[in-house]
Amino acid sequence: MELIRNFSIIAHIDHGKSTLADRIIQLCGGLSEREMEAQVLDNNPIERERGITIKAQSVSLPYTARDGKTYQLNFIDTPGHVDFSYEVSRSLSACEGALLVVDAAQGVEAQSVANCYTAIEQGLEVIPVLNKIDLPTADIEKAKGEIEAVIGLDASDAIPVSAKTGQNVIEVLEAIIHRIPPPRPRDTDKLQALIIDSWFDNYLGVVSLVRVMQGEIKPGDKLLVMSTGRTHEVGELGVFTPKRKKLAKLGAGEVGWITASIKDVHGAPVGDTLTLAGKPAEKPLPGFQTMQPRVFAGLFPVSADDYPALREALDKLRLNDAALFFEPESSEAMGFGFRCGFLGMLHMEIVQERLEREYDLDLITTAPTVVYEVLKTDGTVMSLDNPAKLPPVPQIDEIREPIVVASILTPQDYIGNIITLCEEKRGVQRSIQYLATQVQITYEIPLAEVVLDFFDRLKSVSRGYASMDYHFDRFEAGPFVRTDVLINGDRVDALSLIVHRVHAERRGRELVERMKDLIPRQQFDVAIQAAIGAQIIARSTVKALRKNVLAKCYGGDVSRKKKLLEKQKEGKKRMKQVGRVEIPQEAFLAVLKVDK
Ligand SMILES: Nc1nc2c(ncn2[C@@H]2O[C@H](COP(=O)(O)OP(=O)(O)OP(=O)(O)O)[C@@H](O)[C@H]2O)c(=O)[nH]1
Repeated sequence: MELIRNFSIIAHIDHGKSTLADRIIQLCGGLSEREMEAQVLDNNPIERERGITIKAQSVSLPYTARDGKTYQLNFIDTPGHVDFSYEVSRSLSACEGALLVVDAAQGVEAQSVANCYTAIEQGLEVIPVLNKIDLPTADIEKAKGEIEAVIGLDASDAIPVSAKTGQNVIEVLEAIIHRIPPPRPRDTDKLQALIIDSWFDNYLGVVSLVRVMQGEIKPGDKLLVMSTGRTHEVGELGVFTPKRKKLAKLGAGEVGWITASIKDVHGAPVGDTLTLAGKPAEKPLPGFQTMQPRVFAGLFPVSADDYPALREALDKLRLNDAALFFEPESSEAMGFGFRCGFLGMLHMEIVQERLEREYDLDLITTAPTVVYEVLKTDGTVMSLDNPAKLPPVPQIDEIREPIVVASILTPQDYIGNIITLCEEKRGVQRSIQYLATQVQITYEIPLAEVVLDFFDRLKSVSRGYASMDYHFDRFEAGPFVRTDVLINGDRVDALSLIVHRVHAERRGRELVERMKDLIPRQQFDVAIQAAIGAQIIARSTVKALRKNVLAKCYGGDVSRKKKLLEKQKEGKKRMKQVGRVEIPQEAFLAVLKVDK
């Protein structure tokens, strides 16, 4: 154990985590120059995704240090996006240390601050690394000042590097072995292994990435999954180098993969503890918080025939994605589909893209909504993930929405703009702190406002300089109503949304106006209305027009005609027939694009 070092890299997106990791792998001889290039130059998206999958797990590298000893460095990757911050804490709990990578030209960003606190709370040694010092705009002293002022971490011995040129990266390796402690033995002699991640592999079945805390695992061992009480026999095990390498055992302090003929990822729950069935540990390791889907949306196949295929695809995706939730949903307007729960908007986009690309499904996604709590007059509390399911008004005592605490880091110039934005989003200010060259603004904001277009707006009002991180805080009651959309007099349940009373009319008007531009003209007038209960709050009309795409072609060019027709067919794919009207995907998401 003395020669093992387990570490993670904490970095904001684009600060150079992957580049630094690649350099470290290269320096330790994990991949040859040619293989590195193959990885970097590979432009096939699926292959690239595989590359990412490898990186998303762990790499075990031998490093012969200046002291002449060969150390085993285990690098456990963490995703950088705010949607996946729970994954960061689970990767960190398998490590004794972390590198905090800060782009020396950009400075500290909010996401890294939150993750860095998680690391410090978990007792990790954090080594600050200032990257991109080859850039003329890099300012090492300023970046150091920010790390100290914003995070409160001593940055005097931060390591300046260029992951791109490789300059000084060897110093990072030396710091890892000298500053990060080796794994500590635990006060038990029984096996305790933490499941960091589990995924489904087409050849191996369920593979789990584990950190052995105490004891050792060998093929053939009977393992007990402590939360489920089930036992499984270990098939194979080993480490990633980053190629998958089989080994005869995984010992205390090590991080590696195991297979144990487990049917799906729920059989090897992330955060669970594995022990030996014949000689079990007294108690499990502290696990992780379970993930709660925060954003829900309906997914409907464009063609009803695709419903079974969609179910199958979701089942398969869930094998690898324990955070994905779904249950059948039927909508008057949309037919049969699924109500799906996601960690956030990025997670939702990834799932939708995979369903369309890997499973060749044409889908309509309805507007995402957060989960509300509804206190009913009979005293029960229901959790509402679908506005269409809101009980009738007389049965409702109060509707509560989720509130998050958002922490924003920005250069001083943009404070005014950001405060205006937060106030507009119904935010309540908690604090403003001036830290070196940046300002930390903390607001309580309804999650519903954050998932709309908050990130994009924040970036645009700060010219890309502000960054933010948020976490769930509480549910809070407010004057909410359901706005319905009627197309030619019929309510389209999939378009209903819960809105704050004060914003309801403006949102309704904007929505109706936007939908007017998105719904193609048909052979008859289409009336679009927004209503609260029986009261119509806005209305617009898509005028009838007979659309004839060929009219533009003046007869002559046959191939051009064919192209146009094909294009029109393509465009049709993502339309859903609702009553007599065809509604395109964009119209279902129009609610996301409201200006204010
Ligand atoms: N000039 C310079 N550019 C760098 C350096 N390190 C990384 N980059 C560039 O910065 C960009 C982001 O680097 P990545 O390694 O992909 O960053 P990341 O943090 O892994 O980003 P995500 O994978 O999106 O989280 C890339 O265009 C890199 O080429 C460096 O030391 N100097």
